[in-house]
Amino acid sequence: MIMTSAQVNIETAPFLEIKGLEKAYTPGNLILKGIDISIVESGIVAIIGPSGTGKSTLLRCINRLIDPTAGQIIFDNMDLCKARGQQLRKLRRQVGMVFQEYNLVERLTVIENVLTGRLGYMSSLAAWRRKFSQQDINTAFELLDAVGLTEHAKKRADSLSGGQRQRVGIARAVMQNPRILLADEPTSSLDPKTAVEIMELLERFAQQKNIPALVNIHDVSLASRFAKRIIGMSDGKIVYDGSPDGITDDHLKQIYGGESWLV
Ligand SMILES: Nc1ncnc2c1ncn2[C@@H]1O[C@H](COP(=O)(O)OP(=O)(O)OP(=O)(O)O)[C@@H](O)[C@H]1O
Repeated sequence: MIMTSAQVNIETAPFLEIKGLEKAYTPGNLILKGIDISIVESGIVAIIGPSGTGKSTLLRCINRLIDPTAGQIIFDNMDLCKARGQQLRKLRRQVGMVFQEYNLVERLTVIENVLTGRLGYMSSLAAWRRKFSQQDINTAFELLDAVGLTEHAKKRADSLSGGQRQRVGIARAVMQNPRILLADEPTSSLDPKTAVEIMELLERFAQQKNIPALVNIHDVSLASRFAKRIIGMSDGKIVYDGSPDGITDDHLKQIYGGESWLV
């Protein structure tokens, strides 16, 4: 049962509409058990829930790193679940992904990592030769400046700290000029101060670009601080969908189970 519903302005076409989404990695063992989400707002939407409840699976279905078992994911007027080949490539380049462990190419420089965000827009040959346009190079430097890493542009990615790497990961995702950002536990490997800075950065880009950012996050207080909307998942289903202010201890008990951890 969904305990609260986010207000949806039906006159605004959703950025993303997920209907009846199911995912089973092995036949008969549903991990996602019928997910319905309509994202009409820009800014951060936080997805919370216990380990193993399917949060990463949900994001991986949206960017089609994995194939959903059933349901629809309507994005840019197309069903991502049905997209194949060139069509899928076009849709995926509009979905910027930020990973917990950054997923940078460690041996490449910081600026080269940011530029890889453009690969989906280039011909295979140009991508293979890493032949980026001057405009892309300018944009990459602007983004590096925006994330505060200009002086690190020519350093190898593996020489950066975790927080700096995540900034590169975000700049790379924004380099795609995405219509939505997905972030899978982007702060879990970071200290609390750096985690806040990363959330600030995601929020800033989401607002500037007027796009939503779906963020899987374990830290409920961080989620409440930055998200306009919180989606609480439990056992592969949505059990809360509403404003951070509306979350009560009862909701948290329903999402995470038990109560001994609540202080
Ligand atoms: N590739 C896979 N093959 C089989 N089962 C998988 C695969 N990936 C995830 N699972 C299972 O799906 C369930 C949901 O995993 P998922 O990573 O989506 O959860 P999560 O809510 O993101 O957890 P966490 O917060 O710990 O990252 C888990 O039981 C997990 O073992």
